[in-house]
Amino acid sequence: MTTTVPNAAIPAPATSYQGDIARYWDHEARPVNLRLGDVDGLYHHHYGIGDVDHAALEAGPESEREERLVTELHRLESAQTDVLLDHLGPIRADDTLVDAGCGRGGSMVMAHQRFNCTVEGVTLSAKQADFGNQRARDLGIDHAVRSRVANMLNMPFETGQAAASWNNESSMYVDLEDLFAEHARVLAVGGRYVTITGCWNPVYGQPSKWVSQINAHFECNIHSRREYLRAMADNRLVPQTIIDLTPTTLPYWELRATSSLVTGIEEAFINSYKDGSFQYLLIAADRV
Ligand SMILES: C[S@@+](CC[C@H](N)C(=O)[O-])C[C@H]1O[C@@H](n2cnc3c(N)ncnc32)[C@H](O)[C@@H]1O
Ligand SMILES: CC(C)=CCC/C(C)=C/COP(=O)(O)OP(=O)(O)O
Ligand SMILES: [Mg+2]
Repeated sequence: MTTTVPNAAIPAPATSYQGDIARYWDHEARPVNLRLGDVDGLYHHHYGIGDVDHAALEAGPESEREERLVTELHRLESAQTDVLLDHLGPIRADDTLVDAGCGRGGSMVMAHQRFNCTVEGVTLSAKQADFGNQRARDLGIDHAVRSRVANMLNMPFETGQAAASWNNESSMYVDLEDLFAEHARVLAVGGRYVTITGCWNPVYGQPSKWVSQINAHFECNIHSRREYLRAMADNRLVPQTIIDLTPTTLPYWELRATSSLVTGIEEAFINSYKDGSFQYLLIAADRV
């Protein structure tokens, strides 16, 4: 006889919206994410940066071009994580890092491989947390890399526990004042916070129709650049570096738009990046 033990450790979502987002990610299985992750076992739910290696793409038989394209898109995704990790500052092996909205855990694995430290992640999705923990077990790093089902606005970490923390394309699901108050709580004074995010550009005026389309597609709420800076200033997070990654993410989108893995959202990203209404930003801030 098979018995099913309910997982009593999974907390109820704090709001109905969070319940919807948990269900969204529990059911997500887009080939554009799983096939890219299968390349080397690093599963990301974020986009890519850097120049496309056209020589690598065109080298070899036409019948294998799609495979090379998948490898190339995935290389650009991991390059994005590398740039985020570059901005965490000096991290020691006895430090703890926090990944807020960790997805399937690709960034956490890369952080551990680079710094040999502890990496704790939270996601609303039990499927994602299970997936990330299974990957950590497969790699023999589950003593140091752990995903939990938890709300990034109320993280299961001690005050001042983290040497650094980040949001990699996950801050558009929460109120920024609440989010940065929570990062400021879990970060040690002198710790580093980094986000890579898509934000609407106040210079454009208001969210464009493309930004509204991206919000509807992912059930998220993209904030403006101004909101990020204001909410950081309100919560003891002082920007040290701001990089506009928009020009370096466009090659990823233009390559993806030519692939068989398109999801239909490519046009909205390309058009909004090109008309200036939307920006892909990295912000690194010191916790003071
Ligand atoms: C687009 S994915 C990004 C995943 C990951 N950061 C990456 O780069 O692969 C967004 C993630 O944010 C998480 N998320 C959204 N709202 C959250 C919340 N309130 N608390 C914790 N995680 C949340 C989702 O569960 C999902 O894992
Ligand atoms: C930059 C912005 C606005 C991001 C919104 C958050 C989001 C859904 C990121 C990518 O996830 P994914 O990798 O699951 O998406 P896709 O399936 O399109 O690759
Ligand atoms: Mg993706």
